[in-house]
Amino acid sequence: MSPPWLDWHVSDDLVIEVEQATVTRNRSDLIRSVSWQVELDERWVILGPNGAGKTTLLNLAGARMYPTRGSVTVLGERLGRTNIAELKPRIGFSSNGLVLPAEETARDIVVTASWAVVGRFRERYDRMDEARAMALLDQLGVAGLADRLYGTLSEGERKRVQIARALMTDPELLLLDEPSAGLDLGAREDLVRRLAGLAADPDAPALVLVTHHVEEIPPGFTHAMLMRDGGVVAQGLLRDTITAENLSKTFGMPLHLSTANDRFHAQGA
Ligand SMILES: Nc1ncnc2c1ncn2[C@@H]1O[C@H](COP(=O)(O)OP(=O)(O)OP(=O)(O)O)[C@@H](O)[C@H]1O
Repeated sequence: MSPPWLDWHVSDDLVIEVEQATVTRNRSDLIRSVSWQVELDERWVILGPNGAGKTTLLNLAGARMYPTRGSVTVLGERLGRTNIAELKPRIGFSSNGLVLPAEETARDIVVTASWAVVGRFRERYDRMDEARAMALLDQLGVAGLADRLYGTLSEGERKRVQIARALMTDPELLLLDEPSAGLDLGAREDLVRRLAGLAADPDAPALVLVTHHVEEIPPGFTHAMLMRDGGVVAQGLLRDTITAENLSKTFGMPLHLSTANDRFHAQGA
């Protein structure tokens, strides 16, 4: 039997620990008593219908919001008891809510992340930052657009620049809120392929992806959280969690689920 102090040992690999978290606004609960743990080598998808609480949970994990009740610990730092300004650069965050300057080049959009600023205003960047920004744009398949103004890029190209920006600080955790929203089929498939590449990279940070669609789950993702009405319907290993029964409960209608080539497809039963 292990000594009692071992039971208190928190895994060094634990990057997110949410315990019984509730977020309340205007007397209604956006999420209610949610508990969730993410380890360094895990790749999570959070899935659920509109208003389920997915973005709220992601905002907690991104240290962009505090729980009203319960506790949230990210990268070993308990929210409310830590310096958020020091924690935030350790977390890559990409969401549609992020407004980036249209008149900046794609390269500068990425490189400025290392200074936790939006906009390149008189800061000096060293060559290593520039080289890293270019390597990330290349990894996301948009190196050829480095000198284009962000405002002139297509939606799909912007998404990829946003993800490169989120990776610029070499985060220990990468949070992506609906990166495929608004993309056409080709751009979505390209993004899913690149996220699958990221998921397979042992040096990549822990990943959490929010989406409405099982079709957007990249191969290589390991875990899933299904949410509805601010609560958890199911969570755990992807293959155990993404089932027709769980999805039907989550979306409130009978659904049929199929898989092909490590991808899921759902339709009304
Ligand atoms: N500041 C707020 N005050 C009151 N209600 C809010 C506030 N912010 C969000 N909500 C509500 O909380 C619920 C959860 O919102 P959240 O954005 O987390 O859901 P979501 O699952 O990300 O939804 P979607 O898929 O539509 O983006 C929604 O019903 C939303 O209207």
